[in-house]
Amino acid sequence: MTPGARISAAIEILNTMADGVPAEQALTRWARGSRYAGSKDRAAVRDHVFDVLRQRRLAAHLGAGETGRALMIGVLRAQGVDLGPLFNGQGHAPLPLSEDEATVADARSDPAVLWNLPDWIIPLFQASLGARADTVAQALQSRAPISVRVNTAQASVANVAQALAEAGIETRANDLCETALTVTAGERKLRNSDSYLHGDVELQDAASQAVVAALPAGTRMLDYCAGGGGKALAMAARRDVSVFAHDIDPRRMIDLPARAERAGATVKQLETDALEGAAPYDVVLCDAPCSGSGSWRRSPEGKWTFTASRLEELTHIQDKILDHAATLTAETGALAYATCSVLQSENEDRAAAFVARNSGWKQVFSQRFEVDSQGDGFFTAHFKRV
Ligand SMILES: C[S@@+](CC[C@H](N)C(=O)[O-])C[C@H]1O[C@@H](n2cnc3c(N)ncnc32)[C@H](O)[C@@H]1O
Repeated sequence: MTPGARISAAIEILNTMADGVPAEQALTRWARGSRYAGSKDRAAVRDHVFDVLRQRRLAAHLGAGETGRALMIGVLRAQGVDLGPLFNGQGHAPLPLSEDEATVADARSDPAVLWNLPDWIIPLFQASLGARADTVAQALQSRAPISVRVNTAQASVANVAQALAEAGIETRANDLCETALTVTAGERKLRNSDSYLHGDVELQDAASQAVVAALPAGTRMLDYCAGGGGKALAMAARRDVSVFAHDIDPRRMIDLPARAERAGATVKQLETDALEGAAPYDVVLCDAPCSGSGSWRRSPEGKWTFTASRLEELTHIQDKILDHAATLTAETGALAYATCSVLQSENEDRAAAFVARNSGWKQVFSQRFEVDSQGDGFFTAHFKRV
């Protein structure tokens, strides 16, 4: 596909999304009907669509509209791209710009446009992040770094970095966590590399790795909200540990056995009604469901679909998860809470509410991770019995 044809495809997908179709579904639908598109084309089209989602308000402002075409014009303008050669009507390229479209909108002054966030969440960003709100809102508009976790149960970080380099995948050390390498080139080769296929590396955000690295030692560790099991696998790379994984929706853990086998790790999956029978656990991690606002670079659609009522609902779920997980934690054990949210109401407020409700517990640790070139926004807190 030509660069222009890729833009036409992105326009088509954005128009499908305007009818209420989620981004992933719209992308899949387009790919199924476009067998001529190779993997590089699909990746490029996806990048265009996700770039728009990260900067939707700015794109609508600079493109003077909300149609797929207006949004693509706007986002390319924001990127400083010369539109003439792309919008030339040749082959499958979009038609040339009309006179109106060729007129560039005024400077971007509205904070909502600059921050590319919905209006309702802006006061929450300001209250949660103070002077850092601007930096975080800006950081959420660019692509996320790609990081891998080195499975130190099988290989050293230096050896893996070298093996990846030999496979054409360049990496750099990541300050957030010793096991993390940030991929700087050749990321598309990762999933077919020997290092990946032999379980020496897993794709995992560096802050996500740091949350697990910060957990205290314990022989029996429970990942209470395991999802795909990335954190359970990171726990299982520790020496002399038994790792248990649970999720209210066990289908989320469907890939975990294959991932564990690749990593040479053992993770025992537990249904909810088996949690108590296997308790107590020395460490219980609650990587709770949340807004995902710290990872909106990766899932930018969330910015626009998240609502105040969902936030309220999530805070209740987060409280319930912590209260139940506390009952499963050993007398001298540690309870850990984590979110990939930047919002105070899902982070510090939940930790404070937990100790306020449970006088037998105290908070012993907390850490926030910024959304930056190292990793996603995360929060974690640890609790022990008084
Ligand atoms: C943030 S995700 C977990 C991500 C995962 N730990 C990882 O590192 O990839 C939150 C998970 O919590 C699960 N969940 C939601 N409500 C829950 C509950 N009440 N008890 C346990 N898990 C729950 C969701 O199904 C979801 O998979």
